[in-house]
Amino acid sequence: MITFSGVSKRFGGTVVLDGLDLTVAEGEFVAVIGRSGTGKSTLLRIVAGLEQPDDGTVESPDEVAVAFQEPRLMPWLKVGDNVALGLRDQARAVQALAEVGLEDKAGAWPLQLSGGQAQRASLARALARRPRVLLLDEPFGALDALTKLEMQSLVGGLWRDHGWTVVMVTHDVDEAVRLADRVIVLGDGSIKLELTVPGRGPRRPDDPALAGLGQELLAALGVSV
Ligand SMILES: Nc1ncnc2c1ncn2[C@@H]1O[C@H](COP(=O)(O)OP(=O)(O)OP(=O)(O)O)[C@@H](O)[C@H]1O
Repeated sequence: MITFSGVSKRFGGTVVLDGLDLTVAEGEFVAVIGRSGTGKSTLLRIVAGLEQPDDGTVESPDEVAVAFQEPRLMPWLKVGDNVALGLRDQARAVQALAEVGLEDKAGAWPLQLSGGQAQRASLARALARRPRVLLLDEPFGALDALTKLEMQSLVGGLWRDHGWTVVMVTHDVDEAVRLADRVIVLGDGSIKLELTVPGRGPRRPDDPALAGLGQELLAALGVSV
């Protein structure tokens, strides 16, 4: 579904991606982790067509939707209108709000939503576009721990139902192994480590099989705990 072949990206004198090769299969959920500044968001922006690589080639479908850490809702539009913005078929917005459990908030203003609800609305806006690929850039980074677990279950369940291909950038090792089929650690412009997670997400957060994988990822990130 997504193929990066020898992709390099530089900003000024800084090499952010250095001949990166990556293939994401249709329906696969890939989590990308890495230290700050290792090019995770740049990778997502290239998939979304918001940045062009300096070298190499990228293949990805046109039907890509992105959800960011900040919900980025327009404060002057009601929640339903935010989700429906740019859509010809308004019924899709209603359906998407129902899928994220916000059917009763279509008439609310974004400022009347909690952080978790705003993130749900942002997700609804992405899924109303019926994407084939969903890109998530630290989508739950600003949420409290309990809301975060609920949102992970929601996104994992929607992923299963819709058969999306998902690429999610996260700093949270537990989140990566809970949701993804495969976790990629970025560093020095390329993939430092790639781990396949057994089973299918969303997994139970206390699944004992996940603890060892989390430790391995932390070690690859240079974190000693
Ligand atoms: N448009 C831009 N112009 C100049 N430099 C940029 C631009 N976008 C990113 N960079 C630089 O490229 C590097 C990688 O940025 P990127 O946001 O992809 O990293 P990241 O791994 O997502 O970081 P974080 O985990 O902190 O979000 C950083 O050094 C950043 O300053």
